[in-house]
Parts: sequence; C-alpha cells; structure tokens
Amino acid sequence: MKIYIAGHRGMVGGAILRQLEARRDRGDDLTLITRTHEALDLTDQAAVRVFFQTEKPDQVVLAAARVGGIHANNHYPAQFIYENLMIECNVIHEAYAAGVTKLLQLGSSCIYPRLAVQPMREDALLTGPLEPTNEPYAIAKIAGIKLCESYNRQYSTDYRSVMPTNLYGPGDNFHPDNSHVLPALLRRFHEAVRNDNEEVVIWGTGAPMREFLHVDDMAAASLFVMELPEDIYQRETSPMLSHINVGSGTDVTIRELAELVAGVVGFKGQIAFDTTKPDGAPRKLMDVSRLARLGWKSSISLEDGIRSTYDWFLKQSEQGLRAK
Ligand SMILES: NC(=O)C1=CN([C@@H]2O[C@H](COP(=O)(O)OP(=O)(O)OC[C@H]3O[C@@H](n4cnc5c(N)ncnc54)[C@H](OP(=O)(O)O)[C@@H]3O)[C@@H](O)[C@H]2O)C=CC1
Ligand SMILES: C[C@H]1O[C@H](OP(=O)(O)OP(=O)(O)OC[C@H]2O[C@@H](n3cnc4c(=O)[nH]c(N)nc43)[C@H](O)[C@@H]2O)[C@@H](O)[C@@H](O)C1=O
Repeated sequence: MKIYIAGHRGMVGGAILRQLEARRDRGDDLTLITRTHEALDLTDQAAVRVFFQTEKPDQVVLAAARVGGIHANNHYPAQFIYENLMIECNVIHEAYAAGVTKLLQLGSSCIYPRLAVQPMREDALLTGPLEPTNEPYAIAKIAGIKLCESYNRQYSTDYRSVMPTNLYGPGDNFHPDNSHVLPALLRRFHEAVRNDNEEVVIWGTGAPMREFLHVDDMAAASLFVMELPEDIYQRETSPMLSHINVGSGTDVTIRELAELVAGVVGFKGQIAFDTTKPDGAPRKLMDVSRLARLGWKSSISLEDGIRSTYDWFLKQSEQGLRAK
C-alpha cells in the first residue's frame, strides 16, 4: 500500500507519518511517500499533476495547508483562502486523475457558524454566518468537504473529511504572532519565567471557550476514520454531509487555559488581558458523538498533553532547534 502524506513536516502530518512509520516498522506493507513544500508546492497545478502521475499513490492524507491562529487569519485572508483552495483543488483532482482510491483531508472546526448551537453537530454546517476573523479559511475548508463529496458522487471515489478542533503538540507552530493560542501561551509563559517577568498579557477578554485535542490523538483519529470500511463510514455519514468532527468533547475558557499553562510552566506572576485583541468565536465545542458511535474517543488529557508538549518544547530549545 502506497500512501502519500501531504504536509508531513507539519504538526499533524508529522504525527500521522510517525504512526504510519511505526506500523511499517512492525511489518505492515506500507510505502510512505512525502515531499517537502520546497520540493512540491501544492498550489502549483502542473507540478502536482506530474507528481501524482509519477508516484500514483494508492491513498492520500491531505494535511498540508496554510495554517495559523486568529491573528494570522485576520491579517493574511487572501493567502488563507487562495492557498488552501488551490492545495485542495490540486491534490483532490490530481488524486482522482491518478486513480487514488482513498483520500482523507483535514478541515477545521471553524467551518461552523459563529453562533452555532453548542456543541456543534456536523449538520450545523452552512446554517449561519461564519466567524469573521477566519471566514476565508473556513470557506476554503468547506470547499474541501464539498470537493470530496462531489468527486465521490460523480466519480465514485472514497474521499473523506475530518474536522479537527484546536490542536496542539510536538511540531506545533510557536510563532509569537501567527501561532494558535496554546503554543503561543506556552512560549510566552516560558519566556516570562526565564526573564523573571511579573506579568504576562493574554489576547482578548479570556472569556472565549476552546476545545483542545493533542495531535497524537488527532493522528490516531485520522487513521481510524481512513481505515473504516466504506459501509461503516457510510452508516454514520451521508453523501452530502460526509464530514466527521474530531475533538476531546470538553472545553475551557482562555483564562482557564492560561492558568493551566502558567501552572505547568511554573509562572507565578499576574495574568493581564489585552482587550484590543479579538476574541474570535465565543465558543466552538464540537459534538463528537458521530465519531464515538463509530468507535473512537480521545485519550490524552489537556493537562497531560500540555506537560508533554512543554517537555518537547524545552528539548527543542536546549538543542537550539527553536520550535518554529
Ligand atoms: N493546528 C490546528 O490547531 C488545526 C489544524 N487543522 C488542520 O490540520 C491540517 C494540518 O495543520 P497543522 O499540522 O497544524 O499545520 P502546519 O502548519 O504545522 O503544517 C502544514 C504543512 O503544510 C505544508 N504546506 C503549506 N503550504 C504548502 C504548499 N503550498 N505546498 C506544500 N506544502 C505546504 C507546510 O510546509 P511548510 O511549513 O514548509 O510551508 C507544513 O508542513 C491543516 O489542514 C489544518 O487546516 C485544523 C484545525 C486545527
Ligand atoms: C483552530 C482554529 O484556530 C483559529 O481560531 P481560534 O481558535 O480563534 O484561534 P486562536 O487559537 O488563535 O485563538 C483562540 C483564542 O485565544 C485567544 N488568545 C489569547 N492569547 C493569545 C495568543 O497569544 N495567541 C493566540 N493565537 N490567541 C490568543 C484569542 O484571542 C482567541 O480568543 C482559526 O483562525 C483557525 O485557524 C482554526 O481553525
């Protein structure tokens, strides 16, 4: 079985690759294909066509995307919508043209309306206005779901979509401005302790709620969904509502998250809130009962996950491999 993992150097792609390599090393008949962004720009249709016609993988995991937190989404909307649409169109179409039988693509919890009933069920999709801070990215992700569904309907492909909640873990992006909240706070509290600062400023009011899932859980859920027999997958989905939410099923306020991260890092100072920064969606807890009925639940708790991610971050810093 030849599997192409697009985005293998990213946080999720890396976790999926590690789990597939472990299976291969245990004797599974797996050939794993990867390409760096530099070697294959997935927004380049001609290059993607040549790649698929040459490699002809059996299956594809699409974990490559332009990804970022609320600040990045709010400041680079053209790149978020253009690059993600192009990546999805090129990979999904060229996979079909090369005869790829099965594909799994990763969407996002931000596809749901800003004020969707919580927890958000898969059928809340397209029932209301999106969160403005990430609407371009959300539109691209919704298009990804509809691309898979349309190719399945017209060409009888088996292309599946999972919708991750906010993810974190080794390989995350820790950029001070463009990262997501959890890695951003890990880095900020770490630097505050190292510099003996007495205050750490958090963006927004601290009132929004977020659900978090460790990337190793996400990778396991991705492979679980990908390997479901088609009749089982179709039992819980329908041709035009085919995506599956993936989350931990619990959420915390940003203030509670900050207090949790401060505790793990050992920060004893004050936490302040910069309300000139956007809060984004007030809450986006996903209903994960569809995936639970199929037989998968998360296993890494938020506190354990933050601790292990911080350990990884410290090792990277000690080796001078500043986490990106
Ligand atoms: N992180 C999160 O909280 C969440 C992530 N997701 C989704 O999960 C998936 C993976 O996200 P995550 O691992 O966090 O993101 P990362 O940014 O860590 O990884 C994305 C990968 O895609 C690659 N990439 C980006 N653009 C291109 C391109 N044009 N051509 C080739 N490769 C490209 C990047 O390479 P390089 O860095 O070299 O440019 C990187 O390796 C994405 O679809 C994302 O939307 C969904 C919900 C939450
Ligand atoms: C996964 C999801 O991620 C994005 O949505 P988001 O969850 O709103 O993104 P976020 O993690 O950046 O913020 C979560 C909350 O946290 C607050 N917050 C506090 N202090 C920091 C801070 O220092 N950095 C960041 N980034 N946020 C902070 C921030 O103000 C907000 O209230 C989508 O763009 C899209 O990419 C997507 O799909």
